[in-house]
Amino acid sequence: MTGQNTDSNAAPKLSAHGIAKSFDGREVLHGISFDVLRGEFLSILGPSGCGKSTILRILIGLEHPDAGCVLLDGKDITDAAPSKRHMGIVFQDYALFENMTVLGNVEYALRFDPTRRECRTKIALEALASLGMADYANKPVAGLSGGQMQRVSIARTLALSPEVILFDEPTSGLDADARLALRSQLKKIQRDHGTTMVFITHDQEEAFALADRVMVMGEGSIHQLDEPLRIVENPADGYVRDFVVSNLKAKYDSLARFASPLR
Ligand SMILES: Nc1ncnc2c1ncn2[C@@H]1O[C@H](COP(=O)(O)OP(=O)(O)OP(=O)(O)O)[C@@H](O)[C@H]1O
Repeated sequence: MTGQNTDSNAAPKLSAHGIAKSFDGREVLHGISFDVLRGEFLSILGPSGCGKSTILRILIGLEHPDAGCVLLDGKDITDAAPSKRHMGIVFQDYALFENMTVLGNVEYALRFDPTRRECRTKIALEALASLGMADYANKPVAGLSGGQMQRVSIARTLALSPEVILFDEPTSGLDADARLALRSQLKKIQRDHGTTMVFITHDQEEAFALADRVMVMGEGSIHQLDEPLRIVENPADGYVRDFVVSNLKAKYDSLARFASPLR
C-alpha cells in the first residue's frame, strides 16, 4: 500500500489498526490499517463483497472487530458505544419515518439530546438549508424523490454535528442527475463544516470525483491508498490498474489529458 498520509505532520482524525473480521469462520477483513485525516474526504472503493460495509460498521461500532482497534483523535474507541463516537452514518436506503414531515425527521434525533432539545427546530432547519431542503420542511417525506429523501437523511445526520460522517453507498439508488447534485452538496458540506467524511462506493468515477484520497480494496485488503491523480499515474499493482485505472480510462478517454500513459 502506498501514500498513507499527504502530510506527515497531520494527526489522523480516525484510524483503523490491524482490523480483522470473520463471519461464519470465513475471514472477510485481513488486518486492515488506514488513517483518515482531519477534514478529509476519503472514498473507499471496491467490488461488491470485498468488505467495505463491514469496515464502516466497525468504524461506527455496529460490529466489533476480531482483532485490531479503532482510534478517534488518537483515543481507542473500539469498545465505545456507537452513540459515544461522535460519528454519523448515512445508509443507501435513507431510513426515514415516512409518516412524518421532513422537519419532523430531522428534529427527531435531536429530541434525545438534552443540550439541543430546546433549539432543535432551528438546528434542523439549518441542516436542511445546507442540503437545499429548507423549503420542504413541512412536507411529508412520503412524497419526495429518492434524491430528496437522501438529502433529508444527510440533514438528519448533519444536525447532530458529528465530527465524522460515514456514507454507505448513499447514491446507489439515485438517478444520474440526483447523484451529481448530491455529490456537489457533500463537497460543500465538507468545505463549510470541515467534517471528516468516509464514503464507500463500488463506482470508480464517483470515488475519484469526490475524494481527497481513495482507498482501493480487493477481497478484504487494501491495494492502494492515495490521491486520485497519483493512483491514476502510479497504480500500485495490476489489480488497481485493471479495476480502477483501465475502467476509468475506458469510461473517459479525456482522462488521457492528465494521466501518463497506462503501463
Ligand atoms: N453479518 C454477516 N454475517 C455473515 N456474513 C456477512 C455479514 N456481514 C457481511 N458478511 C459477508 O462479508 C463479506 C463482506 O461484506 P460487506 O457487506 O462488508 O461487503 P461490501 O464490499 O460492502 O459489499 P456491497 O458493496 O455488496 O455492499 C460478504 O461476503 C458478506 O456476505
